[in-house]
Amino acid sequence: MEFEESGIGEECGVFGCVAAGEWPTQLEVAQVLTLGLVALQHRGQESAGIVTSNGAPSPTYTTLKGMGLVSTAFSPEALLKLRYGNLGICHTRYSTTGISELQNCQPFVVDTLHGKIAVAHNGELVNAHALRKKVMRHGVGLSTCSDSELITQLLALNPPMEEQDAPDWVARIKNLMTETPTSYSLLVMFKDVIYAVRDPYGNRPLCIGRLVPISKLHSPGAGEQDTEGWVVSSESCSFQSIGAKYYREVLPGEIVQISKHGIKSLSVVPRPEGDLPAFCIFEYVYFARPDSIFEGQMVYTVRQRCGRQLAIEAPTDADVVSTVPESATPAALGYAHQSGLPYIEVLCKNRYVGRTFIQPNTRLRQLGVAKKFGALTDNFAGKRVVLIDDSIVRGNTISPIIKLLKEAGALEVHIRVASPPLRFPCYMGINIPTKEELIANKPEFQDIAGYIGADSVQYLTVEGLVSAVQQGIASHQEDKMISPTNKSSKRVGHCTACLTGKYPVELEW
Ligand SMILES: O=P(O)(O)OC[C@H]1O[C@H](OP(=O)(O)OP(=O)(O)O)[C@H](O)[C@@H]1O
Ligand SMILES: NC(=O)CC[C@H](N)C(=O)O
Ligand code: SF4
Ligand SMILES: [Mg+2]
Repeated sequence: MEFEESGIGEECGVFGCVAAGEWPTQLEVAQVLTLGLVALQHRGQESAGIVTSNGAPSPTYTTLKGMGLVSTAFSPEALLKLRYGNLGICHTRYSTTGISELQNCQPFVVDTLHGKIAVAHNGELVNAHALRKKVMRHGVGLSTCSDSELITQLLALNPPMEEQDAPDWVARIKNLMTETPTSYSLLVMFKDVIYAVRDPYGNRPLCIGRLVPISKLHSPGAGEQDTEGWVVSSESCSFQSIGAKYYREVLPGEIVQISKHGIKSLSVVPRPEGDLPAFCIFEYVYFARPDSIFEGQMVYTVRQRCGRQLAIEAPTDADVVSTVPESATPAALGYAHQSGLPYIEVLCKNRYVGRTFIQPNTRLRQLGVAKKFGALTDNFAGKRVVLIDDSIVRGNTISPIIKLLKEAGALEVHIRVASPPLRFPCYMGINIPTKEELIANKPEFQDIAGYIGADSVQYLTVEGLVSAVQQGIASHQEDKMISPTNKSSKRVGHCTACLTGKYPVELEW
């Protein structure tokens, strides 16, 4: 069986909810969790899991896990089992460590000396291999190959400092952070609270929202007393679908406690002296939903800015600008706006053809991209087209599209890419094809235009991308939090390792 592959793998989505006030409340936590997770579906489609707790001193945890999309992983009958939950966490997975099967599904739940914990993880531990051995040397048995199970077991271990009668979760989480620098955004549920944690580099996103009555959702007057619950999510796009107001981001290195009483920042673990944050720049380029907010700016706006920057760096003598739907559209609009050329659509995408479409025979294989895209011929026949894509990975998408457009009457097709060439693997939660598979590492890249059949090809520079991302970071949240008096300290930084080969931490291999 053959698979058609395009792009780079997604990641995972984590989501949590705690009902505010005295329990039980009117809030249907299980419904909020399910809808929140559906809104993060673009981050992983392999499997999904939900764990709820009634939050009692000896709590009952209810766990549901299944393969596939959220809509197929849980039946309505199964979801009913979650109805007594006052808080819960959930996860949608794109595997990076440990294969895609039920036993690697998250959240992981283990019993500890003090009771059960449930853990949901987005990211990939850069030192998973060594850490695995270390944990096993402590006599801990691991039942899967997942690095998220490893995190769960590390949290279950007693921290080096003595605990009194109750577990010291801040000490345990800090202990985890000293064992592994990145990459993780975590939700840890214990009894009646959720700990929201971001690694000190802030490599993966995590933000907090506040559930308010729908009637007050858009009114500025919804005060703390109106809070129906707290939610925490990989991306804020999920807040819109559950009626939550964006509250704030979890900062790099921060441990936030979320309970029925509200939000409490317990600690911010610093990075080694001189190290900048390393939020994944590809969240902006491609992964995240465009309506999500990172670092105080909407992803859509950043993509538009990348398109504008691209038009400055790589102008084109052409008639129209267009997009490779869907994720490149804001960049194409930005390019059109900056260049003054009209924006038109040249392709119609069938959104129901999965990215792993099975190609059972030669005829279908020869059809290639036509299974996924149809040409809107009337819009561009006889014209010179600038076509914007957000990224070229293997080149599987772009070359057949160029052929399609030319066969349908485009006079010229110029490719402009709203990110720099991808050359290096990612060890922080993203499945990037091997170096050899990346088109930018192939000998043919010397004449990429000829190779993919374009009239010209130009990419955004690394500097251009970084500046398009960073110029919109209005208030440097971490500065305010850590050093309110020293706002000039440079605390903005992004991981660009797949473009530059400069990883945020030293890798062990
Ligand atoms: O060079 P390739 O290996 O073909 O990968 C690059 C393409 O993959 C991604 O799109 P995707 O097909 O995931 O769809 P989307 O733009 O609708 O998200 C990306 O936006 C590029 O278009
Ligand atoms: N993409 C991710 O964030 C994956 C999380 C974890 N490494 C897993 O494979 O389950
Ligand atoms: S290497 Fe690339 S994909 Fe991986 S975290 Fe860094 S920017 Fe993101
Ligand atoms: Mg695309």
